[in-house]
Parts: sequence; structure tokens; C-alpha cells
Amino acid sequence: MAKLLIISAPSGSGKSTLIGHLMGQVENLHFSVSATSRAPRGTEKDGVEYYFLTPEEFREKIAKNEFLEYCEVYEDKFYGTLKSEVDQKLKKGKNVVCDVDVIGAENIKKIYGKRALSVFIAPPSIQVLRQRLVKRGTDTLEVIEDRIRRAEYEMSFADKFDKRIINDDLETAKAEIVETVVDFINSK
Ligand SMILES: Nc1ncnc2c1ncn2[C@@H]1O[C@H](COP(=O)(O)OP(=O)(O)OP(=O)(O)O)[C@@H](O)[C@H]1O
Ligand SMILES: Nc1nc2c(ncn2[C@@H]2O[C@H](COP(=O)(O)O)[C@@H](O)[C@H]2O)c(=O)[nH]1
Repeated sequence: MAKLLIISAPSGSGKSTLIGHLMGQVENLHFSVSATSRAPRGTEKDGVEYYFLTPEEFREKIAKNEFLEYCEVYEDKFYGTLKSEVDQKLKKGKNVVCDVDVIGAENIKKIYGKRALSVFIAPPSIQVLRQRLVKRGTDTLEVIEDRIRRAEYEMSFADKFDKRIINDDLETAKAEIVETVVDFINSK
């Protein structure tokens, strides 16, 4: 039976970096492209990192019951997992990875139970997290401070996840996530 992997982390903890690595290492693992009403960042492309929608388009999909879950992560910025991205892939025998916030992770885990593994990726500290976001250079200082505030709240959810990985040394974290995911996919 195909499995679902749910990954959450405070912004800047390295979740996209680790998911990118996983996709290159684990066969038959497919990314669930979420919808969002935030603007594309850097080199992000519609349909690759996200489906970029206007708030009106997002609300239309809510009304049509197209989301497995959705939420307003930052003010006026909606994010949602489309049923079509998860259910159709699972039905075809594809393992799926979702990148969602901590509330989305709880909601998806409730729906899929043992078929899903929730993984929380934590930064070594809030100070290191801020440094990574500043160095990444994709957000204004105001946006970074907003993300740091939310990070402190998100860290309090870590214990609710099936597995926690601290992304301090990147190579160690990469090895740990690959091992975790391969074990889960191969489990009965
Ligand atoms: N272990 C690490 N050591 C040092 N830098 C890292 C490490 N992991 C990731 N980074 C860098 O930190 C920055 C944030 O990583 P990344 O974009 O993967 O985070 P994210 O959790 O996906 O953030 P967001 O949710 O905002 O998209 C990137 O510039 C990335 O190259
Ligand atoms: N509940 C959901 N959260 C999601 C989804 N897609 C992404 N996210 C989370 O939003 C924040 C911000 O993401 P960013 O790309 O703007 O940095 C982050 O925590 C993501 O995990 C979703 O479909 N549902």
C-alpha cells in the first residue's frame, strides 16, 4: 500500500532542502504540490513548488471542497493540500510527501492514521534559524521576523509528531531523513 509522508518545520529549518534530497534518493516518492495565495518567491514556478492562486481562486476551491486541509498560515496567506494531489497519487501506488504547517500535519495525520508518518524538522536554535533566513536572502527583514515569531509557536508542536529530526549538520540530517522514510515505506 502506498504511504504518505507529512513534513513540517519552522520556515528556514531546511525542509525544502531535505525534501529535495529525499526526492532524489527515494524511488517512487512524489511531491504533493500545495495551493497558496502568497506570491512566488525567487525562482518558484507555478505547478512546481506551489499552484499560485489569487485569494478569490483559493476561496473558490474551498467552496468546491477541493482541499484535504487548508489554513491561513500568515495574514491573508492561504495554503492548502489539494485532494487531487494526494488521493489520486496514492490510488496509483505512488508514495506522497506533503510539506505543510503544524496544524495541517495534525489534520492530515488524523485522516490517514498509520498510513502516514509525520516528521518534524527542527533548527538547532532560533538564532541559527534567523541566520539561515537572512543568508537565504529571499525575504525582507519584516517577513523574517514574522516567520521567527511563528517558529517559536511551531516548535511547541514538535512532540506531537511521529519523528523529530534536528537539522544541524546537513549531511547528518539528510542521512537521517532518508533512513526514516525508507524504513517507513518498507514497513507493513
Ligand atoms: N543544515 C544546514 N546548515 C546550513 N544551512 C542550511 C542547512 N539546511 C538548510 N540550510 C539553508 O538554510 C536556508 C533555509 O533552508 P530551506 O529553504 O530548505 O528551508 P525551509 O524550511 O524549506 O524554509 P521555507 O519554509 O521558508 O521554505 C537555505 O538557504 C538552505 O540552503
Ligand atoms: N497547512 C498547510 N501548510 C502548508 C501547505 N503548503 C505549505 N504550507 C506551510 O506554509 C508555511 C509557509 O510556507 P512558505 O513556502 O511560504 O515558506 C510552511 O510552514 C509550509 O510548510 C499546505 O498545503 N497546507
